[in-house]
Amino acid sequence: MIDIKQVGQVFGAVGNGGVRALQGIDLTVKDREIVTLVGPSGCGKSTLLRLVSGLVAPTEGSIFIRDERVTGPRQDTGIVFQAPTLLPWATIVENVMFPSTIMGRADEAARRRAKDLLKVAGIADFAEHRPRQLSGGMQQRAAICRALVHDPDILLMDEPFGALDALTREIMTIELLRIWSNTPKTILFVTHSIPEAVILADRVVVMSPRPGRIAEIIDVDLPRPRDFSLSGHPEFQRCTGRIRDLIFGEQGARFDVEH
Ligand SMILES: Nc1ncnc2c1ncn2[C@@H]1O[C@H](COP(=O)(O)OP(=O)(O)OP(=O)(O)O)[C@@H](O)[C@H]1O
Repeated sequence: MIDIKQVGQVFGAVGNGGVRALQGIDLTVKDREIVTLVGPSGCGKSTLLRLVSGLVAPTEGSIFIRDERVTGPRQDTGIVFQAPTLLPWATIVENVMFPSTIMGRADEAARRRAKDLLKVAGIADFAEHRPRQLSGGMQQRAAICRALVHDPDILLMDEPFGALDALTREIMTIELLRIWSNTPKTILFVTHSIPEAVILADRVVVMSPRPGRIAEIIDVDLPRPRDFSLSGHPEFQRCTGRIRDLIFGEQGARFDVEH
């Protein structure tokens, strides 16, 4: 579904205050696969996601979705950022419909789909509320509904649960897996949390910094459906242990990756 070929990204002029954020990234994500990206702060996870979204063009290499070169944002891709970034003056259902609105398809079918998604996300009772009337977790659920409203085949998620408290974060992770099992999508998911990366993923891509490269790709052989009770499972411990070795072994003592 997604083919990342020899992608590199340089911001500014190297050697003249510029930054090489990524180098030689090769990654293929299969249809309906969940791939998570972990690595120390600054290793280029968000940059890679933005390149796949088409919001930024790579300075080296190419990215293909369904064999078409990515040259800008695509209708078959939905994006969720760390902050919900909802329009404060619009109602929740209007916010969820926003992608359909900008695509000129804000019809009754889009409204119905938005309301159905709000139901799945457990916030249907808040459809006519403004964002400020919802908690952070509820706003983020609305942002996820917004990314799903045009039924994209690919979901790109940049630390979508990073600003939530630990309990809500676990609930949202399991919620995402439930949505995915109902309507499977190809998901590329950036996180700082090693347990979250493992519980979600078919494969975890561990990145190393300066410049950002793929250190290792770990296959997660855990049964689905999953929840955090699997954290005692030997496979879960093998995967989290290997990721910690890769990140902390190479990095010494500086990390903002959650154990
Ligand atoms: N628009 C930009 N202009 C200049 N440098 C940038 C830009 N975006 C990112 N960078 C640099 O590229 C590197 C990778 O940044 P990026 O945000 O992708 O890392 P990250 O792994 O997502 O970090 P974090 O985990 O802290 O969010 C960093 O050194 C950052 O300063």
